Amino acid sequence: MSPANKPALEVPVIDVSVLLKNADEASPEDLKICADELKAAVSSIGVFRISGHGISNEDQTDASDAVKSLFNVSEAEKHRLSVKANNIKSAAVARGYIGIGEESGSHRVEVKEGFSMGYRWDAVEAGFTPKPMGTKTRPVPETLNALQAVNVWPTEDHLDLQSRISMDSLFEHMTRVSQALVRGFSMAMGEEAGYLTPYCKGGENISLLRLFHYFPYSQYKSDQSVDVERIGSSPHTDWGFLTLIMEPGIGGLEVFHDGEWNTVPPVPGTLVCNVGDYFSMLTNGKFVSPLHKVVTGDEERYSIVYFYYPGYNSHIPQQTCSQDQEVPSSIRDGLKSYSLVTDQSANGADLDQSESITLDDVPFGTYIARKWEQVAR
Ligand SMILES: O=C(O)CCC(=O)C(=O)O
Ligand SMILES: [Fe+2]
Repeated sequence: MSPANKPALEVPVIDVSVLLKNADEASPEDLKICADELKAAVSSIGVFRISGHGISNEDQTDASDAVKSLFNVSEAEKHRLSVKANNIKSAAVARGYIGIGEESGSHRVEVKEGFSMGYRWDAVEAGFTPKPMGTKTRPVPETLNALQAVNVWPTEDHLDLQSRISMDSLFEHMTRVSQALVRGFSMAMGEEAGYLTPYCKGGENISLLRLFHYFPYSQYKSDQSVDVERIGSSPHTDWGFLTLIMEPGIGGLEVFHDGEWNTVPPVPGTLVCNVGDYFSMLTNGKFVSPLHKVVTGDEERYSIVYFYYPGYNSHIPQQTCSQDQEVPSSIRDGLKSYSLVTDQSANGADLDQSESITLDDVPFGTYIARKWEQVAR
């Protein structure tokens, strides 16, 4: 899985526990140290590892076990929950099961199955009484926006309740970690710690947790006469704000840096974090949205990926550049390869044919909703 001929990227491990403390308990010096570390990481490779995230080893194990249980349900139950079989056209609101080859960011077949879930609206999950993380009431809005949907789950005959509770708790943990990171990133942008928080209000109820089960490539048999190219996850940049990845200690994630693909060596217990295109664009590319892919070859791999979004209607101001902060042309050129502004539909351009980018005068949710249209296959 980690080809010997590829260099291993030195990904910094950043302890973010200070960001998770109450404001009156966090020392300004420690906050500054953390923000400086975040700034150094996102201004160079755009990816780092998080320790001190507060997700216990036990909760991580429970989540990994739950993912395996979820992909172990019968084919009939997967079909019942299938995004494709249920004719859900927009992957933005897709909740449920995604089969092998049913989603791709390129012309390749991504040899993985997935499951997509989001925010848990209490009112519509009648019968699911346990409240994993607290007592908040979350009535479902009368009108859902283009990124909001109600979760679907295997029945209790197929998936034990504890697995479902573990996934819901993980979603909430990931949200808390992301909200803490937003404070750190605000400082890394040179603003007050609270700068980005109002823009992120409500972001958790459009954010997504996606579970993946990557198969050995040999498991995908093409029915076409010309064989297809296989991959775990196509080269792409993430479109949104920030992404958190919980992955097993077997590697598979690769990041393009300094003109070549690098492996990202596993560090058990940490989460990977990377900056998304939208956030990168706000900073005029000063925060790097890294090009990455998943290469699994002959290995089986599971991962849990949380896409954290700001509020649907947010329009976060793009940072202004003063003369001395002129964005270097190397960064400007890099912006052209954002997945957010390329067409990833089946007949669309691959990453190297992108058009110039602009931050249109549209709110965040509009960007993301139209992107999700392009990856369903
Ligand atoms: O599975 C992983 O480790 C990462 C997947 C990924 O990059 C994505 O879904 O955007
Ligand atoms: Fe990604």
